[in-house]
Amino acid sequence: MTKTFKTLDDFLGTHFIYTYDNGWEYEWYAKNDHTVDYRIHGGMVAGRWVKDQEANIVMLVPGIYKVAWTEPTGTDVALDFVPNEKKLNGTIFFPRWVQEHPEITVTYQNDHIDLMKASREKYETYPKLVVPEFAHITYMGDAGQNNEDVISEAPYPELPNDIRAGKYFDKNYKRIHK
Ligand SMILES: C=Cc1ccc(O)cc1
Repeated sequence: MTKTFKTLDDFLGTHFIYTYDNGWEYEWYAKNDHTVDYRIHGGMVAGRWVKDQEANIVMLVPGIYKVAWTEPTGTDVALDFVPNEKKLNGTIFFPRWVQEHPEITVTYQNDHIDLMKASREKYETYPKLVVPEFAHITYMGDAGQNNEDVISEAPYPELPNDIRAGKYFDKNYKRIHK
């Protein structure tokens, strides 16, 4: 993708893959002006994936975007995207229980919302684990808004490479191997 990001509309519908400086690899999609989907490929909760997370998404100044949300697990996330520089800064605020039992969250969360809510009551919240990191964007795709094919299956090890190699989406940004 070669476009220059200027407006909020330039950002909405964009699909990203990026690697944090701590090595954690994430895939994230600005589905529309209040919704995000994502998949986690590397790090403490690799294997987790989520659709239709409500989020606050704003443009701070032309080409710089802030996204923030709170999850059913109690995890809070704040991301600042600077796509024209292929970078972002993210801070994840993990409740203690996610650090102690990450395996509970490593799933397709949408099918297990009740388990996330029960776990956040059952286990400890504090002290939280705060993870502030810069990330380098390794892929950007213009998926269009509300495209259900972007994040539509569990992560597998070669998935980010398949996307970067152009093997995963057709010219209409539909998944090729269904
Ligand atoms: C916990 C979710 C999450 C999603 C994307 C990201 O960059 C950081 C955290």
